[in-house]
Parts: sequence; structure tokens; C-alpha cells
Amino acid sequence: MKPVRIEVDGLTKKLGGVAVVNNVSFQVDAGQIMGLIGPNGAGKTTMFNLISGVLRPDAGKLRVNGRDVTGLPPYKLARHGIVRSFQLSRELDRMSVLDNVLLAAADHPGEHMANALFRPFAVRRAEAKLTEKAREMLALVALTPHEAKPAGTLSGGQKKLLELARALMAGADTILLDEIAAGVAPHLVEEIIEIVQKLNRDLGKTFLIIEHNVGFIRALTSRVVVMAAGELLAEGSFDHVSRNPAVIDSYLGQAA
Ligand SMILES: Nc1ncnc2c1ncn2[C@@H]1O[C@H](COP(=O)(O)OP(=O)(O)OP(=O)(O)O)[C@@H](O)[C@H]1O
Repeated sequence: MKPVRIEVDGLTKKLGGVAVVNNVSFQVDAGQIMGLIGPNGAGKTTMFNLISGVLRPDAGKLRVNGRDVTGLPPYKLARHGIVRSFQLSRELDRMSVLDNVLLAAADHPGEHMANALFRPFAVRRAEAKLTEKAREMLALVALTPHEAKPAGTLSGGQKKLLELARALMAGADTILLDEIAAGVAPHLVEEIIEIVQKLNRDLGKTFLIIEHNVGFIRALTSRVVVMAAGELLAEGSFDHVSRNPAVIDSYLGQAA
């Protein structure tokens, strides 16, 4: 049995007086690629916000590698290896692809003024190491040829790959991907699938993926959790849950 990476235990979150996540429990095993699916408004994004520390739950526990991390903010959860990939902000569009990855480093020595003033050589050495690491991350997502370009000039799909490189640079063991295939050209969706599979297979990265693209979920995930109206509706392989009448009614029926 693989160790449990993330344990969602009875998480509940009320927004505007309504329980948009209501007593939901599931586990993500280490090394798994798991999908989180369901109709619009099911509570998937809210669940991601709870797991990544953007929101604090009203009830329930979140455990990572068996440790209670309920209520910790995102930067502390990142130290436990949980990183949510974020859309690149507009302000970073003019910075190079490489600098965008560098900025995601969990600990950037150049930011410590005392270090920069009194230990410039140590800082430079540390920065050279970080740059080397950032280049490794770019190679993992096949963006090496684009490292000097302003991030804003990348295609939609390439920006998603850059988000992935930034999550890796931040020290992610487990990456939460929110609709990474949305609006991406089909050939790049294929490439994203291959890269996620490679990161999982070769580096043991764990993934939790929200995605409306059924083909993407079917190709990538070994298990899915289905949410509807804030509750957990079903859990299992995609093929298994896609035969569940309640899932067909609330979700897959919509797409058909
Ligand atoms: N800040 C908020 N205040 C009040 N209600 C909110 C807030 N944020 C989200 N909601 C509501 O919570 C419910 C769940 O929203 P959420 O975004 O988590 O769903 P989702 O499954 O991610 O949907 P989608 O697939 O459309 O992104 C929705 O009904 C939404 O309107």
C-alpha cells in the first residue's frame, strides 16, 4: 500500500452562509494522479483553496503525510510539499520565462539584504545554483528554448507549462492543477499529459487535478473524486464512476 499524501477528513467550508464544501473526506496516495471532477459550482475550487491553505475550513481536518496541517497558510503548506499552480500574473508578463521560474523559488537568498551586502560572493554562488535549478525545471517542462522570452509572449499552453515549472521550483511534491487543459490547443494538451505522466513516473510527483476535459481526466488519472453541490458523490476509477447513475445525472449528462 502506498502511503497517504493528503487526507481530507470531513472538511466543511461555508461561504455566504452556504456550505459550499460539506463534510467531504477522501485521500490522495503518494505518487497518485487523482482527478477532482463535478459540475459547475460543485465546490471543487473551494476544495483546492482548502487543501492549498488559501481558505481555512470551518470544520474538519487536513493532513499531509499524516501530520495535521489544518489552517496553515499556503507558504507553510509549500514546505510540506503541497503547491497549487497559479495563473501567471500580468505583472510578470514582461519578465523572462527563466526569471519567472526563479521568482517561484521557496527561498531566494538575494532577497535577504544583509546577505547581499556582506556576503555577495555567497549570494552569487547561491543564485548561480538557483539559476541552474530553474533551468532544470524548464527542461522538465520542455520550455528550455523559450527561457529568454518574455513570459507574456508564450502561447496559452506554454504558459500552463511555465506554471508547472514554477510549482516544481517552489518545491512541490504534490501539485494541484486547476483546469490546466482549458483553452489549450489539442497538441499542447497531449504534451501536458505526457509531461505530467513523466513527472509522476520519473520523479514520483503526486497530482490532484480539477479538469472539465473528460479526455484529459481519462488519460491521466488512476482515480477520481466526484463532487456535486458541495458533497462527495462518488469515488473510483473514471470508468467506474462514469457508470454511476448519480454521476451521469449530475455531471456527465450535462456534457452529453
Ligand atoms: N466567496 C464566495 N461567497 C459566496 N459563495 C461563493 C464564494 N465562492 C464560491 N461560492 C459559491 O460556492 C459554490 C462552489 O463554488 P466553486 O467555485 O468551489 O465550484 P467549482 O466546482 O469549482 O465550480 P466551477 O467548475 O464552475 O469552477 C458555488 O455555488 C459558488 O457560487
